Amino acid sequence: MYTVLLPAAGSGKRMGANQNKLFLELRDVPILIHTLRVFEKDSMCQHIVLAVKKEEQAFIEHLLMKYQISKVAAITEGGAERQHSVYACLKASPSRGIVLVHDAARPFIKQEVIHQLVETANQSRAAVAAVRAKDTMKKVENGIIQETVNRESLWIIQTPQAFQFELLEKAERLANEEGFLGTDEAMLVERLGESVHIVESTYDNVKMTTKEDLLFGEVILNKMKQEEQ
Ligand SMILES: Nc1ccn([C@@H]2O[C@H](COP(=O)(O)OP(=O)(O)OP(=O)(O)O)[C@@H](O)[C@H]2O)c(=O)n1
Ligand SMILES: C[C@](O)(CO)[C@H](O)COP(=O)(O)O
Repeated sequence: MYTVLLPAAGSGKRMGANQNKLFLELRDVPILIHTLRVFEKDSMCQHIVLAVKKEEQAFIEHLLMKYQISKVAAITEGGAERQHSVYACLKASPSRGIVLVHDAARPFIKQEVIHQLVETANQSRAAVAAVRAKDTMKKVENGIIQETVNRESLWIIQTPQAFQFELLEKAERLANEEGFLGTDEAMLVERLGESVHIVESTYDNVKMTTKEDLLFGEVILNKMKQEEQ
């Protein structure tokens, strides 16, 4: 069993919509609801904790009612940065054990990957979803290539990221006390000298970040619906 922490308090600046991008719809359903449905359907998911903007809480509660999402155990106020929103979720979590951090903006995560992450975190305390880099990777400074990096050791990191509760709590607390800001939770845990394990995920677990992602999102969702039939 696990609890999922869903940061949903972003601004969606790169999406360029006039609203939180999580309210944009794919096949007539808000992105946020697509993500919530994955965890609502997963019998291993015990609780969902959401971080939201204060001014959006009432609308989100309305969406939860409308789409019959029942596993949300706590809604807390998000922070200025994603990391702060995740920490707020952690503090509001009603349960310990294994916690999964997942971007509310990644609606296509597969249940098999979630379960593999939970199993790995149960054994090894920390595991993140990732895919292998498949393009040629180069380090560039001032527009000039410095070196070609061997991609055999490069992975593109996604969410979910699964941790034993106490480990993530310590990593978040120290990062916040020391003013360290990471772009994911694994970075905070790596700072403690802990091993973070990779679980191979899928390339379609894309984050809805820019407008083009909405086009990919529609295609991925159509394919998933066809496979379900
Ligand atoms: N202060 C923040 C920033 C982000 N997020 C959440 O973290 C996830 C991943 O963040 P990102 O894709 O960067 O979302 P935004 O911050 O909304 O986008 P942008 O950076 O383009 O403004 C999203 O579900 C977003 O809602 C959050 O809860 N609190
Ligand atoms: C956590 C994350 O989704 C892993 O890929 C990513 O680092 C979030 O970063 P962003 O700068 O908010 O897109």
